[in-house]
Amino acid sequence: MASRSARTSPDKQRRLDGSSHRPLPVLDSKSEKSEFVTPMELPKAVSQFTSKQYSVENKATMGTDFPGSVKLLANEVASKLAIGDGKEPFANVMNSSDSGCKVSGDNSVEQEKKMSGHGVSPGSAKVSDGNSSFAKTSGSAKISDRIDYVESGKSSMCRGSTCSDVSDESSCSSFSSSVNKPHKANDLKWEAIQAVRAKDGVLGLSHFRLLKKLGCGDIGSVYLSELSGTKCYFAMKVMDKGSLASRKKLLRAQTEREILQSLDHPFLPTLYAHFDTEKFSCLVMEFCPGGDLHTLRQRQPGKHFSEQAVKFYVAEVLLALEYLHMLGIVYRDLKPENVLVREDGHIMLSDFDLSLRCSVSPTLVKSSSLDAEPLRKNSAFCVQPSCMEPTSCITPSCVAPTTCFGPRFFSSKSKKERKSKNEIGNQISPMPELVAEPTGARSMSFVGTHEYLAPEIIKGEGHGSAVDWWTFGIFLYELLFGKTPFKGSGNRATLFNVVGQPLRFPESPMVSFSARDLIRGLLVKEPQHRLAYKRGATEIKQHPFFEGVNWALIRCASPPEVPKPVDFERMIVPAASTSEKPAAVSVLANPGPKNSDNYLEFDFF
Ligand SMILES: Nc1ncnc2c1ncn2[C@@H]1O[C@H](COP(=O)(O)OP(=O)(O)OP(=O)(O)O)[C@@H](O)[C@H]1O
Repeated sequence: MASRSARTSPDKQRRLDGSSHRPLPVLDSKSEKSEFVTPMELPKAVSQFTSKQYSVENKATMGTDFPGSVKLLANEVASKLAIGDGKEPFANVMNSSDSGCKVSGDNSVEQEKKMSGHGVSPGSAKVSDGNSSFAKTSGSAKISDRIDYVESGKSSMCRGSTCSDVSDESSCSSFSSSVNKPHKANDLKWEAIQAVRAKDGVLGLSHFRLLKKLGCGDIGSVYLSELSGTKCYFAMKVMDKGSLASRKKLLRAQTEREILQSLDHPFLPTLYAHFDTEKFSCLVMEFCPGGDLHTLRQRQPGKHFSEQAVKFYVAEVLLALEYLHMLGIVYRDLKPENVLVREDGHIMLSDFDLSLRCSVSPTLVKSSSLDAEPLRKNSAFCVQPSCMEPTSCITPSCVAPTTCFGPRFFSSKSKKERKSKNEIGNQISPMPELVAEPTGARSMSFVGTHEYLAPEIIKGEGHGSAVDWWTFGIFLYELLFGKTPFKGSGNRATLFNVVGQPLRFPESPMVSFSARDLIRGLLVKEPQHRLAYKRGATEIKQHPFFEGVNWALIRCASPPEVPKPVDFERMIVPAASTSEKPAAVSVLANPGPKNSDNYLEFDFF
């Protein structure tokens, strides 16, 4: 969600986005603003920061106990990131600026041909984001060198676009229904949208009253909107298609939309509708009145949450990440800014434009206490969701809980053998344990936020779902201590700290042993030794920090804080006092005639 730079926070520049149109700030420890590099130059910029400089700088920040092994690691990083030797780890990224690549299970690279430009229906055509492009994000940027080499031991990445029940732009759209979103079955907002569709055929911008600009991100602006005359309020993300095309961000927008379409989870956003006008692409989502956890944290005494509150927030985030992984989505951008607080105080993870999609092949790890031996090496125990198709893994039907939790088991053992074990187990065998997460996926993208980047991303070694467990550790640390663990004097120092500096905890606030132990398990530099690397979220859920958490009923638990009710009518910005550009003011003051969506001009980016 919003970068820190958009706020008054002193640590404004921690977010870096190689996909923004503004060049990346060079990784300079003295001044984060003075120099800029392109993403292709980024490794060079890092490599220019030699191991010698690194150890000098870190001696200054770390005192005299700078371990030799860290220096060695720094040497290794510097040499790995060196360019011009033919071994530069970002070479693939650099050479593939306008094509997406996918690596299938057999390691064959497939080039995706793409189209870009106006008038291309994102739902019907593949579009190029040109990757490696830059744009301003409110004074800071996020790294996104988006050439996703997705490689799973079992399956290939899917980029298939799907028909959606929320689309108003393609022939497959027809009417919205909650058929594919069982959690929304009784939602009045779904019904209100359906009623408009039933009356007017399609839903468009003219059906909404834009009340207030909530914020703007790299690819669009978000408005609090009312479905006119219904008192149903939404957050509408409005993206200028021309601007997306010229900044090569169409694919990013498409990724976000397709992911949103596929979600149906209490801690993830509901996409109520999306539609395109000639000029704009609009996503109609659930509105979260509680702001984000970054802002909320700043308001806490000592600017950190209590351990109890942290447990609540991170538990919900964990469930959201687990669900995303089960859909084959590696989130990659976890940070407090992207965790919004709903009306009821529960959380909603937002912002999917940096996410990576791959298909999943759920694996049975433990079928019962009697069958407790890890079985992942035995492919006969894999479970394939019924919706797995090579061309489209992001389909709403994938998310039906029955496919996640009621899989068919394929076993190499005979029915007879299995039956006898079940009988011995007295039919009270515990729930089977599955890994349905893309633990084997690999991407070479350079995406994320400095302080949250996993070491394997910085080192360009390729990364998979374990990056989300690293960021989960940083997130947990930040909520507890009010700061991130590896922040350096500048972005470059931060990156080197992430890779080479050991984890340390501040003396205050006092934090329980189990919290620190969980953080230690998550912030292991080598992904293969990191907690959750093998069995995903299950490993984290079982950690003593979460003792007492009722995972199944967490959505019924009392949140630490419930936002004050919003008086929506009072949120309407009077034309005279708004800081919007005149055209946008006129939109707020006068929604204009129906079906005249395209006269609007928004104040973007
Ligand atoms: N569902 C929502 N409810 C309330 N506010 C929202 C919602 N979605 C977004 N916002 C607000 O709008 C701002 C912009 O959100 P958006 O997702 O476009 O951008 P971002 O995450 O900052 O950027 P980027 O797209 O570059 O990752 C957010 O910072 C947040 O304040």
